[in-house]
Amino acid sequence: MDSEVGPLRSVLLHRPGNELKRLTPRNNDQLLFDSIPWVDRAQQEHDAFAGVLKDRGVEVLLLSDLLRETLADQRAHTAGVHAAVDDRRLGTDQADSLRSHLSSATPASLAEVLMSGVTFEELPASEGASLVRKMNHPHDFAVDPLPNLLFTRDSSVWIGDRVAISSLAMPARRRETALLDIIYAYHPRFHGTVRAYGAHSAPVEGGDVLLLAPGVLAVGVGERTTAAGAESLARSAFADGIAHTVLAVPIAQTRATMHLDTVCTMIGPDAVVMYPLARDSLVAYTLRPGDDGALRVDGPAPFLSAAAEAMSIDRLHVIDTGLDPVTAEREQWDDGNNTLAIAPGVVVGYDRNVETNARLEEAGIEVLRLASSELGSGRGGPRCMSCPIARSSIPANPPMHGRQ
Ligand SMILES: NC(=O)NCCC[C@H](N)C(=O)O
Repeated sequence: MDSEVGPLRSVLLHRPGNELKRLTPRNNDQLLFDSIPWVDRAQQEHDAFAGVLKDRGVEVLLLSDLLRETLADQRAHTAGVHAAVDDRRLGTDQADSLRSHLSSATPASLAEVLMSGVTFEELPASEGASLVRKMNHPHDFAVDPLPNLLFTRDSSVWIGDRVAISSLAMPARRRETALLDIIYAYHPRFHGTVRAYGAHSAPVEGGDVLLLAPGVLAVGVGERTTAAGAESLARSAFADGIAHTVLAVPIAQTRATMHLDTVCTMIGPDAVVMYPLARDSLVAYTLRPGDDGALRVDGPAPFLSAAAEAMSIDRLHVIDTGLDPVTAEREQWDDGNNTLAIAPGVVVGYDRNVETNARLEEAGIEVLRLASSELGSGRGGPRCMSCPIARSSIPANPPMHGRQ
């Protein structure tokens, strides 16, 4: 896969499940949600998202299905048990007894534990002896839930024909890596898939990675992906021959702009929608392979011109959402710029971003609107909630959208 906008053929989503029912006003900040979602409604909204994609001929893979299927393989099951149990948190006695309990779990129940976590009171009563068990509150988690699995964009990213498993920055999300690792390693669907960025070293999150053009990546550097992460992703992508240029794009280290795709997403092969307040301030460092395995770093230069140069196009067009600063800030917060392109000039967006969507349509973009009362409470939009696995090549003469 080498673009953000080629006709989408296959995508990985996660239908929100019981892990969202773990959120309380006491833990939602730490678990990276801004409010407590109404889970049934979030599921309805997500089903509608999957429905919109299927109606357009996209194959939708659900992470929970893949995980259950994968855990039927004994090697995956063993890896799953290992991923669930944290010895440092549980201590040897509790960790050993949880491991032995989970070893005999069915693939479906192990998958449930891996996604939704488990509290001490949910553990079998016979495992009551350890100090750790006695000293934790019954509602404390022995295995943490992963409510941010919903945002499949961040935990793995396909570049060319390879998949990179992310190295997630926030403690609440780190265990997602293990689940994706197990799925890509053992699910028959992914047999033979080659990994990129194999070392999982410095933090890189998929929401920061944009495939601007074949061989050209933009990588946001901010709250999540670090400069070291961008550098090592570039080094590994150059070594694998899946990129020739990486633009490292500094973004503000705030929750509102936690990933580059909260500020800017592609809506055509040479057009983006961008948070208007970032348009003139966004810059990029250009990374290319240097001599003797070193990286050549140029810049910073204005993002739009650095991107156009790297993409070998005259200009990277920006849809002018032209919003007043307050509306722009409100709609950016609600992921107005976080569109998922399913073909050049066709995007999925949240319905609540009335002004941004209207401007996109005025620019000739088709906007497929999603209800978003509950899905947005984790602060992620359609791009965040999707991990494209396959796209067709961009048609030779895509419609001219978003030109100004
Ligand atoms: N690409 C994205 O911007 N993903 C949204 C992730 C939201 C999630 N609650 C998080 O804080 O990581």
